[in-house]
Amino acid sequence: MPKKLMAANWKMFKTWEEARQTARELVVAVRNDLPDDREVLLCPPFTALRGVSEMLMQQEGFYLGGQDFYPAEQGAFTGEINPDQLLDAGCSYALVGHSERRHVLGEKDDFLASKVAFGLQKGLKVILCIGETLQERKHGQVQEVLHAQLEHGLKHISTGISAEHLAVAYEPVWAIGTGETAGPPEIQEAHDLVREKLKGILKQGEAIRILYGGSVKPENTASIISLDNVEGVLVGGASLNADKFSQIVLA
Ligand SMILES: O=C[C@H](O)COP(=O)(O)O
Repeated sequence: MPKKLMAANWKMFKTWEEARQTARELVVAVRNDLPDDREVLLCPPFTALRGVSEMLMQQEGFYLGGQDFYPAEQGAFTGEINPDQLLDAGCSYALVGHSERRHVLGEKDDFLASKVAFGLQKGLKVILCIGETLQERKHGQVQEVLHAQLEHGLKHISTGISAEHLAVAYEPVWAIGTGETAGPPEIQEAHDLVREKLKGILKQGEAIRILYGGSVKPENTASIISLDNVEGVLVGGASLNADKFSQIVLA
């Protein structure tokens, strides 16, 4: 059984010192009680990666991730960061295709597919984020959207990729930062769809971790994490507070 991945995405929140403080509090709150079958991932803003990395050093079960990267070795890409720079800052993971990258920054499937392939090639573990909008859900397009995002996002990678290098985060766009959580039946249905598609695309599709994200809170984590085909959570708002996120990690 893969370990459950309890991931925090701090988005564009926290200064260097605030991020270090939250990471420090979290480690203290969780380290003695972290079950063997769980891992913690923190994705702070780029400016805080190195500082948070120092807080996580030698803490078993804690990992650092980038929220994004540009799929090139180096070059004239003002404002961007590459996988080697993330690795250099202590990251082992990176998010790709978060809904805010897709819907606010306008990133398209082809570009995201390049990121997935390039990040993996450079040695990062990649978490590909997918999810339907409210309008797509209302039009009965959940399966179509999720399958298309997986097909496009994974089209450049080897079908024989080993399961620990890739994870998928299902994040219904309508549940992100809204307080609206998808209910267990909706989460179950979507995760089952994702699992079936992954099994069709990848040899180890059965073993790829699928995380749920969208208004995860201490009160709803246990019911979400216990569902079939849910191997972790990706938490935004509630992960900014060490006390709340430690309750989520240990739920
Ligand atoms: O990456 C995290 C997701 O966007 C969920 O954010 P949220 O927990 O604030 O809804």
